[in-house]
Amino acid sequence: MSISVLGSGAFGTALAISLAGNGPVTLWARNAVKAQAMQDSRRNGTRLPGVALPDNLSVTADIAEACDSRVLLLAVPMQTLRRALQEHKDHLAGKTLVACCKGIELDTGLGPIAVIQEVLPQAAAALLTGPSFAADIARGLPTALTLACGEADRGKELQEQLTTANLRLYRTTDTIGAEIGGALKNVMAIACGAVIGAGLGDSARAALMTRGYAEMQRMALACGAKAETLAGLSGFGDLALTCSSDLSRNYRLGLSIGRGEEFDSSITVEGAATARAVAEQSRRMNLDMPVTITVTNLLDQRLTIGEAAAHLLKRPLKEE
Ligand SMILES: NC(=O)C1=CN([C@@H]2O[C@H](COP(=O)(O)OP(=O)(O)OC[C@H]3O[C@@H](n4cnc5c(N)ncnc54)[C@H](O)[C@@H]3O)[C@@H](O)[C@H]2O)C=CC1
Ligand SMILES: O=C(CO)COP(=O)(O)O
Repeated sequence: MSISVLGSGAFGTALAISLAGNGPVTLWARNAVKAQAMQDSRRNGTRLPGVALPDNLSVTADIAEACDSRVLLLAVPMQTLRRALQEHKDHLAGKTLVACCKGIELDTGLGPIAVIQEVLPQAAAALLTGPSFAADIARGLPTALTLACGEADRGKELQEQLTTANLRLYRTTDTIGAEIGGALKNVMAIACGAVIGAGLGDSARAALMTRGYAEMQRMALACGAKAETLAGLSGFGDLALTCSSDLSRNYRLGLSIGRGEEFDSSITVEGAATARAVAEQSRRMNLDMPVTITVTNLLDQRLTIGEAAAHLLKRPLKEE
């Protein structure tokens, strides 16, 4: 059974390379010139330099050709997912759509599965998430991910189809937990990067990861998710990776905030919009999310890193 990946950024290309080990894969790029260049050079030089595209991976800008497959992986940034779905609605109707993005939509507070269900109620929706850098996957390094699908049988089928020689998939039906874990770990990574960038130390980072994890759980449980999901790859696993590696763009944005440096705004950093969306949601739901709120204050330059740290330390003392 053929598989297509829509979105030829770092993650889409890496997933397509890994899946090509199972059989033919089509990678769709919205820009025809770039698609042709990738198809001819057998490289994605801008997003994934140094990795060759396997022979059975074909790159196209023809959406009809890409949507010939029944299973479509959507590897576009969270804030563009709705637009991508709307633009290609006719081709996507009735397909199995696996979102590969991590985040919460700024305007609606919805995660990727909910956005798919809103735009294309007839499509089957799933989410592929968990600790994985595109560069690692593309190089064939071992990776474990979570496949979240509300329909247990379809989830099982997808788990089998999308497992490859280097991608081991675990499945869950807790789509809300998987969405929230993957979205919020990016917010915590910005906070951790800021702490390290400002020289506040590894102990402060461990404190933020732990208290950030408590926020992830608080939000997830309030939305009906299971605590075990947050303890899995899509929550704790991805938090551990993203808060500790400067391969992470979210962590690197945090580092630049902590160091008082500029950051290239063309780089995909999902945690920034997600922090704002979740901060808004936490106010509506009356949930205590101090780390998330602090990240929005740093991003919008309402607090310096020193003020942010002092503010978090001075909060009323409480039980853990
Ligand atoms: N890069 C990584 O290591 C990983 C990324 N992810 C997630 O994958 C998602 C995508 O990230 P990357 O591929 O890294 O970003 P990227 O910046 O490398 O690529 C994004 C791609 O989406 C395309 N795109 C943007 N808007 C579009 C639209 N409306 N229609 C069609 N295509 C559109 C862009 O042209 C670009 O090719 C994010 O949510 C990210 O959190 C998840 C795990 C690992
Ligand atoms: O999601 C990722 C790792 O699991 C990639 O992290 P960044 O988007 O911060 O680069």
